[in-house]
Amino acid sequence: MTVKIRQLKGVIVTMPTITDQMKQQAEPLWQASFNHPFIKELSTGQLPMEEFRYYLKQDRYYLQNFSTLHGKIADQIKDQSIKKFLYAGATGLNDSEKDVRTEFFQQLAITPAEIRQTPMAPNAYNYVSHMYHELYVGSPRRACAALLPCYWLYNDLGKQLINNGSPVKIYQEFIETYDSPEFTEATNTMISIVDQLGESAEPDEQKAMVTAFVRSSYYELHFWEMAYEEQKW
Ligand SMILES: Cc1ncc(C[n+]2csc(CCO)c2C)c(N)n1
Repeated sequence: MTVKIRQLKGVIVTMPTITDQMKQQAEPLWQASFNHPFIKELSTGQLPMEEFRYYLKQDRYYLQNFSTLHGKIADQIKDQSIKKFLYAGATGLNDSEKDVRTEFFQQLAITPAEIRQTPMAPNAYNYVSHMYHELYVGSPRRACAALLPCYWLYNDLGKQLINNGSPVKIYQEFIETYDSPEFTEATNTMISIVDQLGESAEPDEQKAMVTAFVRSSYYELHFWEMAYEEQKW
């Protein structure tokens, strides 16, 4: 990622941005996501459709809360352009995902009754709870850091997976969502928002932002595992 160059007393020093540090610390978790059987089999087409259906039903909960959180964070943020981006996220404006998901639910015949009978599973619940915790016990800055892996990891995954695609149509469509130019742009905006928020934060707050990011990366990895194992309470 980008490296900031600063001039201190005539000496040029390069400093990793906070998002560089985040990515570096979360690297093993990200690699584990890239190598997770859910992802590998999505790409080869061998992923059982039951696991993908499970993922979609749980991700529905995640996406709903993700929107809500964008709005709640935006309410507390002062910077007008960040506020605007987050409110757009809350209403699904930078979100091509919603329409795609509605189609997926139709294609896979996931009915309202089935949705009603599916409670939120432990990892989805923990992931969402972590993000609310970062906002209400932490700060809007930490909450933004907690949201970032969602954009960034999926964008990296999309860019990697698009090279080979998937022989299964719905898996191919899923991959394409995360490689689109609009989504890449939204990801880059979110990265610069977190860098901007990190720059004005105290060192302890910066550390807490990195922790929030790493924990979300942990929950991202376990989201695949949750679906692959059909995790239950
Ligand atoms: C567990 C989980 N993590 C990340 C995403 C991806 N995602 C969710 S909302 C959003 C922003 C705009 O669409 C993105 C990229 C997902 N679907 N599920």
